[in-house]
Amino acid sequence: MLEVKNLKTKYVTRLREDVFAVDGVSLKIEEGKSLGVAGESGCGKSTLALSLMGYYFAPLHYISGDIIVDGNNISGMKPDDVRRKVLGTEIAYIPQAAMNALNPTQKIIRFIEDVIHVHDPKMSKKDIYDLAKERFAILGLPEEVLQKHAVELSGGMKQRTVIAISTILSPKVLIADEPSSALDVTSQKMVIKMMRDLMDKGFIRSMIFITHELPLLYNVTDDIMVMYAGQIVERGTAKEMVFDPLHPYTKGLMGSIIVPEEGVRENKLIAIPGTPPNLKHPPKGCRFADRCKYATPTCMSMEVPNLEVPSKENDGYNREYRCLMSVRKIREVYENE
Ligand SMILES: Nc1ncnc2c1ncn2[C@@H]1O[C@H](COP(=O)(O)OP(=O)(O)OP(=O)(O)O)[C@@H](O)[C@H]1O
Repeated sequence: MLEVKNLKTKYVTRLREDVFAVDGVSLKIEEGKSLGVAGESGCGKSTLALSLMGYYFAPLHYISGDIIVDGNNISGMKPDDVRRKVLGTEIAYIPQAAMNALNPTQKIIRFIEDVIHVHDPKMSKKDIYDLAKERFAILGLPEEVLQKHAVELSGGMKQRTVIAISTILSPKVLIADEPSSALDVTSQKMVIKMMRDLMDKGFIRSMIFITHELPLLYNVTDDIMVMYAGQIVERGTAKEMVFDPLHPYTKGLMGSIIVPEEGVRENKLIAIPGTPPNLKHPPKGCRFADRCKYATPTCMSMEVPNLEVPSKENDGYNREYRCLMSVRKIREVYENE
């Protein structure tokens, strides 16, 4: 459904400095599958989400790589073509804090009309209303919401409404950036349930869920990918990533959350010392080396490739990790801690 090959994008600052925020990311999501993306603030998650849409405007710039949605390569398309032919139908994107960006003086149904009219300017208001009413009913949202203004909705309802608006055209891929953060626990659960419903009912065909909290993704997405300093450092099934992480950074992330998800509550809170590298001048060797207690001098100097190893949990599936230690060595050092 979505395949990304060696995607590189950067910001160019006002002082003309390059910030390499997405630096050689490759990933694949099959139809009907979901991928969680986790990592600390500043590791490039939001930039990856923006870059995946193929919609670039300053200061973000495309450098190289391919983004293939359902067989069509959208990288290199003109922004106007991306807006008309990709956004909303091929890929829908829900940015961070999207619910706060809704114009408070506009009725919800007007937003839906705007989204639909970009792709189908002739669709009548009555047909749009009927489509929205049916979709809202299936997703458990009250019909009255369509006639309300954003300002009249609670935070949780506003976020679910934003998700319903963004997916009204049944996109192939939904990318949601921190869709449940800033909400209370009950609203978080409703948002997560709604995203699962969208998949189960076929309104979206694959999903990318971005969060800084890795354990939140357990039970939510099929696979999890961890980013660090603009690169993927590990990818595996949700279960493997949470209970059998390979990369020392993934392991650190598992211990660094304040309120672990149910089922992974036994984690102790351990901060990862140090800070990520400056993405204007990323280090040559392993980008995590100066924060990694297992690092050797080779880690500092040698570029680390992404390695594939067979998954223990899933036959025929390969998990990936970016570390110079072998899987056997990793398990050995973790067991001896
Ligand atoms: N407009 C910008 N101009 C220059 N650099 C930027 C810009 N936006 C982000 N960056 C830099 O790009 C890198 C990646 O940022 P990004 O926002 O993608 O990270 P993130 O993982 O999504 O963080 P968060 O969880 O806080 O949203 C960081 O080093 C950040 O400082």
